[in-house]
Amino acid sequence: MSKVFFEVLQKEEFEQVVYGYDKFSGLKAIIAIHNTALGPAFGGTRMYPYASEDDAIYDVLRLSKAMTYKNAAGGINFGGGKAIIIGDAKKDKTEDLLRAYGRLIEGLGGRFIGGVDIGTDEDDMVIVHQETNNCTALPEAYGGGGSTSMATAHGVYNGIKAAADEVFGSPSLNGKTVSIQGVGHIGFALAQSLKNEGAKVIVCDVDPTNLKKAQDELNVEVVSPEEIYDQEVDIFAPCAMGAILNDNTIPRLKCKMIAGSANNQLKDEDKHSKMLVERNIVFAVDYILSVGGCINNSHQFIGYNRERAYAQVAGNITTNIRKVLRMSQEKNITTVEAARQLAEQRIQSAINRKSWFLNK
Ligand SMILES: NC(=O)c1ccc[n+]([C@@H]2O[C@H](COP(=O)([O-])OP(=O)(O)OC[C@H]3O[C@@H](n4cnc5c(N)ncnc54)[C@H](O)[C@@H]3O)[C@@H](O)[C@H]2O)c1
Repeated sequence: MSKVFFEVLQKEEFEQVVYGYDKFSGLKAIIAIHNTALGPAFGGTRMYPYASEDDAIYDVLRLSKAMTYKNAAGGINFGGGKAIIIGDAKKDKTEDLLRAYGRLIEGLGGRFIGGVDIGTDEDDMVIVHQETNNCTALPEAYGGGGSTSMATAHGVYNGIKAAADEVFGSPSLNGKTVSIQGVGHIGFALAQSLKNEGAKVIVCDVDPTNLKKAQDELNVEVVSPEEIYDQEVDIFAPCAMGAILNDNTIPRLKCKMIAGSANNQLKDEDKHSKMLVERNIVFAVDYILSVGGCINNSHQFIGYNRERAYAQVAGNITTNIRKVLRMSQEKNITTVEAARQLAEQRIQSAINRKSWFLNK
């Protein structure tokens, strides 16, 4: 088992994986640190009742590596990491458990900074913070960046405008038609910004409450979750689940651009990014657009100021999506490959800076 596990760590170049157990609170947590070339590993805390330990370790490794690329491409000085807590957030989350998790982070001496993800929220971080300063996503009243989702939505909207400028020749979304899959925290905020700008918005959701809210408050057009793929639109914004761009859905798409917040939208990065190119559909890479929450949270460590943080969210994402789309054109590579190169260049620059210093 251990030999096999080290092979996995070696192949994907993980630095460290830490298991934490606390008898008193029942905490079972895993923290994976993928890469710290740019700074401390920075990633959310997912609390989920994984069916098996294998499922949990698979998820935390996959997610922590993705954070390395997301933070690097996003232009912040943090590496990639992720934490999972095995358990049902509705039943098993207690103050003792969160504090034990905080002590686990504290024991890593600053190599990992934990934020929120599925199953954890800003209020949980207030409790974690009682044990460690190495946590983020605190409410603004506690010196943190407040709602991670709102910052993410701000970045996605600005990223879509920059991508529209590259693809359609204007950042204006007035008169454009945009379909949104999922009107939860981000999809709703995005729909609101788009409607305010004069776009036509078509939405779907599997949750009737969220759908009704969007319909009542934003006057958007509604289609069924299955019909969302068939809409003739300028932009399709996936803001719900991963792996929704696949062999079955891509041939149905009638959009010119895909730009949304959902993580890992392509089922198979290589194959499905090429399928989109063949259909002249521009893929505005998900993690380039959805890094706003991380950028916003990083401002906690320099003294949080919302105006400055939101300006950096919009600025970095605008610059990076333009870079990715142009690099893809100039080098004749997919946008996914361009985003990967952008992230790897930043990581390599950090490594070069350190070796220059050491070699002096
Ligand atoms: N919240 C953040 O800061 C953040 C950051 C980066 C990426 N993301 C990703 O963005 C996406 C949206 O995040 P969120 O915070 O708005 O989540 P959310 O849970 O608030 O909203 C997701 C919405 O999608 C709906 N949905 C689920 N399955 C669906 C389906 N098959 N068809 C249509 N709708 C469906 C849900 O009912 C819900 O209304 C997620 O993939 C998330 O991982 C979020």
